[in-house]
Amino acid sequence: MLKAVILIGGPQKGTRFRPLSFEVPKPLFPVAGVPMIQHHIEACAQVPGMQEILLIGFYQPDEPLTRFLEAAQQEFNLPIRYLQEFAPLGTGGGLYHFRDQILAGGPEAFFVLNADVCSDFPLSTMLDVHRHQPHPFLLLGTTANRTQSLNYGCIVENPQTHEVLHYVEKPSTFVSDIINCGIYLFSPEALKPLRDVFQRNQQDGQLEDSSGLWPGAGTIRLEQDVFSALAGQGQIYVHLTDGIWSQIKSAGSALYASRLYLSQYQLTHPERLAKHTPEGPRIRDPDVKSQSLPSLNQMWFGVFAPRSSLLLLGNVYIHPTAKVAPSAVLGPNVSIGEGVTIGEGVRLRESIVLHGATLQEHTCVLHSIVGWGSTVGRWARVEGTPSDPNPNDPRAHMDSESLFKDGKLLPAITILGCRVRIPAEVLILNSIVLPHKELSRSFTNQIIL
Ligand SMILES: Nc1nc2c(ncn2[C@@H]2O[C@H](COP(=O)(O)OP(=O)(O)O[C@H]3O[C@H](CO)[C@@H](O)[C@H](O)[C@@H]3O)[C@@H](O)[C@H]2O)c(=O)[nH]1
Repeated sequence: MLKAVILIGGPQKGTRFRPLSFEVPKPLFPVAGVPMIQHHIEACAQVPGMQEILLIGFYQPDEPLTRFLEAAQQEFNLPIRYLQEFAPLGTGGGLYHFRDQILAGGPEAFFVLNADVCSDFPLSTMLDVHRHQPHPFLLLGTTANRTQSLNYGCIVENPQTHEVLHYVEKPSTFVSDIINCGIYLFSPEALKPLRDVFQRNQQDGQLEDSSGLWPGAGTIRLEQDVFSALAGQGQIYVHLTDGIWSQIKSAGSALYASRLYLSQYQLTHPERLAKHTPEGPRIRDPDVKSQSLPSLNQMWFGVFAPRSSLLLLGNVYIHPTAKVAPSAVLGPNVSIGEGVTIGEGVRLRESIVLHGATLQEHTCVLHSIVGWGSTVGRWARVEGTPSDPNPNDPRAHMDSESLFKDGKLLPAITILGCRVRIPAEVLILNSIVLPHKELSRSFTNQIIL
């Protein structure tokens, strides 16, 4: 019997996700038409023997989260529960705090997944690896280029045995091109080292409490306190994947992740992809060359799907309740949410349009996210600049995307927060518009507060 834990964090994290995280908790932000963590849950539910999925975080359980959990339990016919930390306990503290719940029923092993990653989640393969040679910790790893590897946990492995010999979290100089994907398979023994860290922290915490410097004795950093400390002791192993993988830290990376998942739907959920019909709307075939998919993904599709199948469908998700005019042209990489209205002659590509938004006739929306209930007036153009990984580097990932460089706002995707109103015939370029703004003119390269 198996279980899975999804680390969903809490409200003060995810600041690079603003203004989108104002409306729903980041783990529920729709990526390729479904909440971000639904992709995790779907992958877990497919592993034979999965008994329970636990979400651990420090969000107050609000209505969207409760509704999501109820719907997911029904859809996947599995217990899916939210366990709330009393304070942010770090990536390992919640696992230790809720150890009794995790180990209840005696699981053979449990998966631990960071919520803010997009992946094809090769969980069954990880399970095979674990069953073949059980160890307390199995990490999923992928490769990154030298510069970008510094933004992740870096792993030095023994290439023959795949034992993790050395682990450094976000090093300041190059350590290894193998990075931690934030996807793990732990055996129940993995909780013992967490207990040791907890007890050590308790003692140190008692010493330091009086100075007020101690962040919280229950906090455990899985990466530094456990992986770095135990590397080279025969307890941690890595399984390398060349499947799709990306972090979802910012709105730009959510759009990129949406593209990866929409492409993956051709194999996993073809029914979720809109098909071009004579009655319209016109679903634009993705032009593989100009789409600049990173070669990692091209490799992946090369292995699993004939390239021709990429050309048949336009990688567009349309919620069944959305109203799309027949003359609209959509795709590639477009997700249209619940109750959205798309007018005649609209052109939409590389964009996410959220719940209840309206794009009036002949608007053009490119590389943008249109927030819940926003309206874009007719003939307006909303456009952003993609910050996709370098397509010529097979090991490239999204950059960590700070908004500013040398005091200047960097060109990035355009984001309209919720209930923004864009008038007719204006241009909104490379801008972030905060919720509830009613604009009256064009804007370029601005954050509109
Ligand atoms: N429950 C809970 N979850 C947390 C907490 N802090 C973070 N998380 C969750 O843990 C995951 C990791 O978050 P970060 O702490 O922001 O780490 P990171 O910068 O994303 O780096 C981690 O992930 C990378 C892969 O995406 C790894 O490369 C890296 O080594 C590390 O594990 C996210 O899903 C986040 O929501 C906490 O206090 N409590």
